[in-house]
This record gives sequence, structure tokens and C-alpha cells, in this order.
Amino acid sequence: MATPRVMAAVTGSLYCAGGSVVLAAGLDGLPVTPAVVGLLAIGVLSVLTGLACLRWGRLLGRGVYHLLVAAGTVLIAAASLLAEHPATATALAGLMVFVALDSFFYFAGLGAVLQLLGAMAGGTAVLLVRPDVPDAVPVALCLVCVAVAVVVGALVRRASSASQDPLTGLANRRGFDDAVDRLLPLCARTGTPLSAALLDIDHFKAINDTHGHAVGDDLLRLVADRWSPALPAGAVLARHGGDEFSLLLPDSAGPVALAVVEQLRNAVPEVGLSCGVTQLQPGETASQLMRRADRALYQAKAAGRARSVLDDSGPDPLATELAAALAGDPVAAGLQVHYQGIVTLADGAVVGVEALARWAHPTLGPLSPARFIPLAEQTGLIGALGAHVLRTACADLADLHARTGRRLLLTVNVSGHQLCDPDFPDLVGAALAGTGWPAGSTVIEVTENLFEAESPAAVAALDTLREQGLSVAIDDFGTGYSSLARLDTLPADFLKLDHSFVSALTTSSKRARLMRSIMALSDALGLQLIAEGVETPAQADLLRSLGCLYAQGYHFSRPVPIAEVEALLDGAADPVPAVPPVRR
Ligand SMILES: Nc1nc2c(ncn2[C@@H]2O[C@H](COP(=O)(O)OP(=O)(O)OP(=O)(O)O)[C@@H](O)[C@H]2O)c(=O)[nH]1
Repeated sequence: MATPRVMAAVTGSLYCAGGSVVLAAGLDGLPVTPAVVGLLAIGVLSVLTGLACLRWGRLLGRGVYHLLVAAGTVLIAAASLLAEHPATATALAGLMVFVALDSFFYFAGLGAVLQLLGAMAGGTAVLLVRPDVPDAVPVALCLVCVAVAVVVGALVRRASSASQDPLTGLANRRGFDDAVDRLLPLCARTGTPLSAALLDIDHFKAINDTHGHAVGDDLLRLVADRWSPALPAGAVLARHGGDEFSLLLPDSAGPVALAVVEQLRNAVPEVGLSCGVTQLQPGETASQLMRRADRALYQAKAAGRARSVLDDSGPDPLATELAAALAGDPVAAGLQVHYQGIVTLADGAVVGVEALARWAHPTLGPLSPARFIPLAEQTGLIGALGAHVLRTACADLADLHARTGRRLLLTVNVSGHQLCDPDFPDLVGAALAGTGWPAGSTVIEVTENLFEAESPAAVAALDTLREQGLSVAIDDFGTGYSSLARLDTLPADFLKLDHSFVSALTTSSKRARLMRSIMALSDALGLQLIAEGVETPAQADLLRSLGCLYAQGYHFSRPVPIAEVEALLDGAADPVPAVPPVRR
């Protein structure tokens, strides 16, 4: 049977097609007469109904489609009656074939037959009242409608058997997936609960091995036969595969679903069953729901089998809050951007800033980025968060430039996930264009691991960004496993030396020698080095003596809001405006 999405697409398309035919018939009948106006009105109404159906039809219940199909019959009959020429009337009555198609595609049994009879009666009646149409035409129309209905009905039956498990007669995995796809958006929209469960026969392989597959098959049939009549209304039971059954329970919250599953287990006391139950969480996809059911099933098995486990672990509430903050007003929700100065080691002058996401949570207070950045990565919110940081930072620095005349270098962290989004370069371009901040003063920071993963999409995005005039920095350099020999092939302009490397500088002479070598290497490759995590004057002095030009760290400045960045500029050791590092 067709899903709401398919019914919307088919009904919408057929209404548009039929409406266009009626419009063409109306325009053919010019000059304007009342009949022509009527035809044009029917045509326009049909096309508009079709477009509305294409847009919103998937939200409608099956009952509304009965009305839409019946309305189609009425509109076609009216158009056929209004047509001036017998050939036009016949052609328009021929659109009843659409009704025959819909009836047996969407509905089963009496509902389908009544719709078909209505179409045949309507088409026959309007053609019979016209003396200029031969009597054989309505007969032919009826035959064509019946033929279409029979063929469509047979095809639908065959297609639905593809969704059925032949052994138990239950839905198979495909049928179950179709049911989830149908019910999940409906429950999400109406806010009614939806629960899912996986029920697995314990040690079924041993039953097969000991008593043979025929006994195993009998057991599967027995389970299905006992369960089917015990299910609550609206429940969908499927054989998910092998000895695993899946159950979908609309209108049931997790604890209710758990009780239903326990009843099912009790209905077959001779069979050991492990079950995982879970309730749909807001914003969850079908695969996330079933993954949690699977996790609960695994827990039931791990706890010793022959039991049910309810997985009530919903998504992290902070993720839900982060999603809401990013979708609404991120600033009001406390999402901020702070800036850590990048200085020239020679004089301590601030020449750039790294933009860093901060979350001053309204109730929990300031949250560590280690708490919410990985969460954003896991939940796919990192793109929206990164876009917010980028836009804010560009606007803040453009504003700072307008007020002080100081053009700082802006570095922004970007994850592999963001880079692999094909729209990312356009998003960056829009942020720059929208704020007037120049590409030449912007650096995209990516971690070394990105290149280890050798993601071609990410590397291609970096190439595109560099073509747009931005620079690229390899962040946390020294923590990954990048071969030094590969450094010359990376699309990068800066190396940001990780703080763990910097912190060991003053305690290990080997590190200092290694540092000298890295500087020589990066110099030879045209990469500018920025030392991160400089926390003590000794580290700064050593880096300076080794010839390192740029650094950042608590020794120079902590990350601060934009309002305090100006003070960093004022407090710079050298009153001469600093020149930011540029791409070579
Ligand atoms: N009789 C029969 N056996 C099937 C059918 N489909 C799959 N199987 C068998 O079902 C068994 C499922 O194996 P497992 O998933 O390891 O199940 P189990 O032995 O119950 O293991 P646990 O679930 O961990 O207790 C396999 O031996 C399959 O060959 C079927 O249609 N009929």
C-alpha cells in the first residue's frame, strides 16, 4: 500500500497533469463563453490542488485521499460536461483513468471498488447525456478503467508481498522500515509517543542445530501466531530477520511498550526471549531509534538473556539545548566568541587573534569547550556552531578595524566535518562578503589528523578556500603522526606548534634542538610557525632566541571577549602598528 509521501506525489502530479489538460481544453475553446470560463476555473483549481498536494500532501491522512480522489471524479465529470466538442468531452472523460489508478494504488477492498465505480458511473453519465458521443465510448472508457484498476491492483499486491515475510506472514524488515518511515514523522508532528522493540529468540541456533530447521521454522511461526492477536491496535510486528522480531508501538511511551513486550514474552513461556525497548526521542531519526533498541537488546543479552531492557537514554539534553540555541538566538543563549591574541615574539605586539567558541550557559554557567565542542561534533551541530563563530568573528574584527584602524589576522577552527560539507567554501565567502572582512586576513585552522585521514573532499575544500585568498594553518602540529616529508604537499601556510611540544621546550635540550630543526624545515617549505600554549617568560625567551616569530598563550593573553581585545592592542609593547604575518 502506498505511503503518504507516495500518495502526495502521485495525487499532486495527477491533479497537475489533469488540470493542465482541462486548461488546454478551455483555451482551445476560445472565444470566452461561460463553458470556457468553467473549464479554465476547473483547470486552475486542479493545478492549485495538485501543487498544494505536492507540498503538504504527505501530512494528510488516508481518509483525506478518499475525498481527493472522489473530488477528482467530480471535477473530471464537470469538465467533460462543459466541453463544447464531443472529442474534447471524450478526452476529458478519459482522465477517469487517473481515478481508477489512484483507487487501486491507495486503497484496498470496498473503498477501492467504490471509488472505481464512482469514476465509471461519472464518466459514463456525462458521456451518455451527450447525443454527439457514440454509445460505444463510455463502454470503452469503463473497460479501460477496469483494466487499469486490475493491473494496478495486481502490481500493488505483488509489491506488498515484497514487504512480507513468507514464513510467518508478518511484515518483513522492508515492511517494518516502511511503517517506521510512515509513523515516525506523524508522531513527531503530533507529539504522540512512539516506541520500538527488538525481540530475539535465545539460543535459536542451538534449536536449529539440535532439532533441525523445520522445528526452528515451526517455532518462528508459533511465536508470530501467538503474538499477532495479542498486539494493541496500530502496532506493527515484523520478522526483522533470522530469529529477531521488531515491534513498533504508536501511542505507547517506553514503560507502556515495555509492559506490552513483557506480555508477548509471557505469551510464549516455552521460548526464551531477550528484548530491547525504546521510545522515540525528539529530533531522533529512525536509524537512531532502532540503534538504541538494538543497544537495549544487547544489554538484555549481556545481563543473562530471557529479559527485557528499556533504553531510556535520550539524547544529551545539552545537545537539544545547543540545537535550540543555534536555531534561535545563539547570543541570547550565551554562545559567544572569545579571542586569544597571537603576538610577534620580538616585541609582544598583537598581530592576530584566534577565535574560540565559548558558551556562557544561562543556568549551568560557563561550560568548558571540551564539554560542548565534541557534543556538537557528535550531533552534527558543529557546522552551525562553526558558522556562528565565523560570522561573529568576521563581524567583530571588521568592527574593531573600523574603530581602531588595526587589521588583525583572524584564525578560525574548522572541523573535518565542516570542510566535507560541499557548501562550506560558499558559507565562508558569504560570511566575508556580509561583514566586509578580507579573505587575506583570515586563516582556517585544521588539525593534522584531517590530513592523516586523507579526506580528498576536505583537502579539495582547503584548496578552494586558498584560491579564495584565505590561508590555512595546521593546528596542534606535533601531536599527530604527519610524516615530515608530507608537509610539502599539504595545502597549508602556517604550522601551529602544539602546546605540549612548547611546554617541554625549557625542560628538554633535545626538544629545543628538534624545535630548531622544525623551524628550519617549515622555513624551507614556506610555512610560518606559530608556537601555541606559551605560558612562561622562559618559554617565550627560548622561542625568541631560537628565532620563532609568532606565539600565543596565557603568557601573552587569555581568550577574552572582543570588548577586551582593544585593550590588548593598547597594551602592546611596541606602539608601532604590528604587521600581521602574510601568506608567502
Ligand atoms: N529455522 C530457521 N532458522 C533461521 C532462519 N533464518 C535464520 N535462521 C537461523 O537463526 C540463527 C540465528 O542465530 P543467532 O543470531 O546466533 O541466534 P541465537 O543462537 O539465538 O543467539 P542469541 O540470539 O545470541 O541467543 C542462525 O543459526 C540462522 O541460521 C529461518 O528462516 N528458519
